[in-house]
Amino acid sequence: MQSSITVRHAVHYTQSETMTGSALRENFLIEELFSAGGANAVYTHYDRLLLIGVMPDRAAISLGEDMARVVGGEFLLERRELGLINIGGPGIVRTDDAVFEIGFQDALYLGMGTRSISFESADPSAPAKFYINSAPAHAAFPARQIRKAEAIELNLGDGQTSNKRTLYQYIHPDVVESCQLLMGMTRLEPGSVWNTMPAHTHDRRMEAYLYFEVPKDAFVVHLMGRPEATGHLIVRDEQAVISPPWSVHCGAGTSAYAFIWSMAGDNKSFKDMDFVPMGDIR
Ligand SMILES: O=C(O)C(=O)C[C@H](O)C(=O)CO
Ligand SMILES: [Zn+2]
Repeated sequence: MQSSITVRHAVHYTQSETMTGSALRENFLIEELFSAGGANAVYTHYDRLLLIGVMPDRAAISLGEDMARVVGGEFLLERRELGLINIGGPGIVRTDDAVFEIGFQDALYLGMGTRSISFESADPSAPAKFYINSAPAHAAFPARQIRKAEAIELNLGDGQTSNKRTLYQYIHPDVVESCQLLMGMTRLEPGSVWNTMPAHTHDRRMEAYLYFEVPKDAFVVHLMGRPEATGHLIVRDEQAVISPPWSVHCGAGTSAYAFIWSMAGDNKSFKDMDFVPMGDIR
């Protein structure tokens, strides 16, 4: 099984504003989360969010001792909670006392105290791709599967401004109880390419984006940085971006695409955003 665990340190914006493009990529872009039969994890010091891509083939994959070691616990969710969305074929998640069948674009929330977690693909020729986020927790909330139809659906943007999109809130206070994790998905309409416009920051929470369904040879130009000093990352299919609390997080693709956003930090108020006047973006 090919697996990796890497650590990303927090960066002050004064440092990020002196970085070359490749240094920005090293610090804020995750190029490979999904590898066949493996689990790849990135532990970021921004709100200690853990991003993991699990893609089982024939054998089940467990999040075992190596993950527990990274968080300094006896097991991964000893003092953490976890959310996931499957962006691949049908998959199965087994926990201490339950089995969840997770279809394409379905989500699962697992609470603090869940000891054993393993992942399988229902059909190894169409492997599941579990995109997982885990954050520190202070209370144990029950596990809950959230199918796409159960997520809150918001229709945003306009074709005239090339940002018509549908946003789905899966792990959100009106859907499922969590300690600090928020998680959802945004899908651009064909012909629309801009996400998250007007841009915003939220100094109270960090955010991560996993871009997917980016066609081969297409890419997303993801804008990051303070609004008055943005830089960019060229992002390909199934790559993730770590967005610090001080950073805008928005982008334009060379075609339509989808992405999973997740947040951890001081509040769970999705609407807590500091919008940036368009004229202030530099
Ligand atoms: O399309 C959007 O707008 C988003 O997906 C916004 C993100 O969810 C976000 O940045 C929430 O803070
Ligand atoms: Zn945001």
